[in-house]
Order: sequence, then C-alpha cells, then structure tokens
Amino acid sequence: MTHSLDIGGSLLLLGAGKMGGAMLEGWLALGLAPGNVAVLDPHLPAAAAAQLAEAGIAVNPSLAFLGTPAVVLLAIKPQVMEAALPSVAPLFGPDTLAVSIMAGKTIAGIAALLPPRTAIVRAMPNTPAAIGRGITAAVPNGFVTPAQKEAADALLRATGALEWIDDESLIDAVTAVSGSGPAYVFHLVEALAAAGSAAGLPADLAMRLARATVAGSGELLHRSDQPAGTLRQNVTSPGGTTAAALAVLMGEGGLASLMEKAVLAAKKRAGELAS
Ligand SMILES: NC(=O)C1=CN([C@@H]2O[C@H](COP(=O)(O)OP(=O)(O)OC[C@H]3O[C@@H](n4cnc5c(N)ncnc54)[C@H](OP(=O)(O)O)[C@@H]3O)[C@@H](O)[C@H]2O)C=CC1
Ligand SMILES: O=C(O)[C@@H]1CCC=N1
Repeated sequence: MTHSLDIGGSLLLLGAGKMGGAMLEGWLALGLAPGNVAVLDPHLPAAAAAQLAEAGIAVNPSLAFLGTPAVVLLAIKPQVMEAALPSVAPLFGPDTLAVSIMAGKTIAGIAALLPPRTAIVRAMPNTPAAIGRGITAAVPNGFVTPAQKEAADALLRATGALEWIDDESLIDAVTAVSGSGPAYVFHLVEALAAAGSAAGLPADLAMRLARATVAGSGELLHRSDQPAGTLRQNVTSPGGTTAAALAVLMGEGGLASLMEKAVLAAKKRAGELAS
C-alpha cells in the first residue's frame, strides 16, 4: 500500500479504546504507515494488541525506545489525564503536536501537564470516524504552527468532515451535539423499535425496520442538499399518519425540548470533566 497520509513524522496514540481505536482504524485504512505508529494503552485486550502488532504498529513499547513523535493523540478518558500525561510528557520535543480528543479537558489543563509552549489542538470527533463519516470540530492553541495545523487537518479530515473553530468555549457544546450525538441517534433506533413492538410488531421485525429507517434516512440526508425540515415535510402527507405522530413529537414537551435538556446536560457534564 502507498502511505498517503503523511504527518511529517511518527504518531503516538495514547489510549486505543473506542474512539482512539476508531480513528486509528480510519487512518490505517487511508494509508498512515503502521511503522510510524506507536500505541500506548496498558489495558488493551490481547487480541486487539496482537492485531495492531501484526499490522506493524509498536504496541506498548518501552518509552526508552520511542523517538520524539510528530503527533501525540490523547485519546484517554478525561478522568485519567492527570495520571497518564506525565509519563508521556518527556517524549515531547519542541515540534511535537498534542491532539486531544478528551471531553471537557481544556487546552490550559492539558498544557499544564506538558512541556511549556507545547502546540495543542483540542478536537472533538465522533465514532462514525471509523468509516470516514465522522465530524470533528477542532481549536488550536497559539503555539500550533501552520505545518502542525496541516498535520492535524490531514489526520482529522481523514475521518470525515472537519470544522476549525477559534473559540475553545464552544467545544463543550460541540461535544454535547456531535461528540455524543451518535448515541442519541442509536437510542432513537432503540426507542423506535420498542415503540414498534408496543404497536404489535414482533420485536426482531421492529428492530430491523427501525434500524433500516434511521440508516436510510441518515444516508438520504447525507446525499441530499435539502434542509432536514424539507425532508421531514416530504414524508408528511396532510392529515396523514406522519402528521399524527409529529403532533406528538413536535408538541409541547416533545423531542425538541427533550433534546435541548439532553444537550445541556451533556454540556454541563463536559464542564465538570474539566477539573
Ligand atoms: N467514545 C466516543 O464516542 C468519543 C470519545 N471521545 C473522547 O475520547 C476519549 C476516549 O474515549 P473512549 O474511546 O470512549 O474510551 P475508552 O475507555 O474506550 O478508551 C480509552 C482507552 O485508554 C485506556 N487507558 C486507561 N489508562 C491509560 C493510560 N494511562 N495510558 C494509556 N491508555 C490508558 C483505557 O483502558 P481502560 O478502559 O482499561 O481504562 C482504554 O482502552 C475520552 O477522553 C472521550 O472523552 C471523544 C469523542 C467521542
Ligand atoms: O461520553 C463521553 O463522555 C464521550 C465524549 C463524547 C462522546 N463520548
């Protein structure tokens, strides 16, 4: 394979769980050279570690043998940041870029655990990154050079759409909308399937219908340039069944107010994770 995803050096992935693992999967598929990747995750299941090692990735190598990485992706849980970062901080060189995807953790909080003047990009991706269909919002600190921003851009854009923003204070709301958002959509499938069962359908048929409906609607939205409201109206015959359902969903205390509460709860939690 030609290694087309070039970040000007090596990548160190700190934490190869659901999100870090999904991003790595996407990058390897797009041509990031495995020989330029090291993964540090002391709790990685043996099968996952063996698979990565087989692909040519250094898995939990001794830190003494690691060179200075071009990019360190911080994909650990926010709750372990204080414990985990000091062990990798000595690996940072003056040109090393930290890309954090940790919910809640601020650039200032991350910088306090890394060498002075470290270039940091705080990013918020989502799990459709695994299939190149994620969306990430990212904000750089003042030490990120144009070349480092380019490397971060290449990495993050390889997993889907990318929105650079200037205002770090927006990231907790981004987290609440698109970072956590896939879970809301998957829960919609669960709720629609359960409602189908309650309406008399066999549970397995209800789940197949709900799953295909959400996946198909997502794909239609993806391929269409119509606003979501127009696509909704296209389903809604005047005086028909959809209108009856939407009167409930769009009525008082319906989905919009529930979603607002949910997003605000997620944003509040992101703020709590900062400390
Ligand atoms: N999941 C998602 O959809 C998204 C997650 N994020 C962010 O990504 C980060 C990771 O989340 P997620 O992938 O879901 O979590 P996971 O728990 O799946 O992944 C984190 C991984 O890091 C491992 N780990 C724990 N301690 C260390 C350490 N000291 N050094 C290296 N690795 C360590 C964990 O092991 P163990 O589990 O055994 O502790 C786990 O394998 C979080 O900060 C989250 O906020 C951002 C956007 C979306
Ligand atoms: O639930 C979380 O905290 C992480 C951040 C966004 C998605 N998952």
